[in-house]
Amino acid sequence: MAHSIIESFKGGLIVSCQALEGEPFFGSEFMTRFAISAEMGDAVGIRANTPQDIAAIKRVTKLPLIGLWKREYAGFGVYITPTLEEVEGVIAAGADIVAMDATKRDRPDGLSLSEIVKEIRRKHQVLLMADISTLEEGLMAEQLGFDLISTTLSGYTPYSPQGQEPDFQLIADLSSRVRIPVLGEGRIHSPEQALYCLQEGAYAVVIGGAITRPQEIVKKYVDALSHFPYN
Ligand SMILES: CC(=O)N[C@H](C=O)[C@@H](O)[C@H](O)[C@H](O)COP(=O)(O)O
Repeated sequence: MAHSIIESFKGGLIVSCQALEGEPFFGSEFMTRFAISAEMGDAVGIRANTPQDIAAIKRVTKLPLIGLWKREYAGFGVYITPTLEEVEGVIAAGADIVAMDATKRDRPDGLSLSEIVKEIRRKHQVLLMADISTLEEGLMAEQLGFDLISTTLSGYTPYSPQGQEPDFQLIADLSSRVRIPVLGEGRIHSPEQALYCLQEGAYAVVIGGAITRPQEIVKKYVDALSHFPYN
């Protein structure tokens, strides 16, 4: 039977509240405001980056939180919760679910994904979310015992389709092949696209930039206006 947190996501919106250093809204004080706004708008969950933001958001909302920790290691493409050290940090900060890169790429600590999952399971009760970029990776994630899968990394590995739109095809393919919930995530920019993810089989959707990155929202309007004849 599905875990109650996962059940609470069904058909709902999870808001990814993230800003990297250099973005105008970088900092936990801003991320908590976005998380409170998400809760006021009836989102079912939050996705957040870094132990600081995770802990700060847990203090101000009751929503279940998917935590990750983006960290780059020279020479490796994997950056979403890449090693056990980041996994431990995310758990210690209070995340209900740990999201981690579950692509087939090499990892900085030399451990395989299977070894990392086994180690987490040995020490913790936490739920695990696989951020994947292809159908093959999603199928592998289910085999490895992840609790849910998200299409987060489609378009962000060199070997996945580099589209402008959400990867609806991957959502549909995965949803029909796995038994665990599949979340639609990445480049969802309208309510219609979010609904379409559910129609294609997604269990829930995760939206970031279209809600929490104002510079992206401004750009979208500016681009639309640029089609007017005198622009
Ligand atoms: C590829 C990657 O690093 N994605 C990150 C994952 O946590 C975030 O930067 C995204 O904002 C998140 O996936 C939501 O996607 P979008 O912002 O497109 O709605």
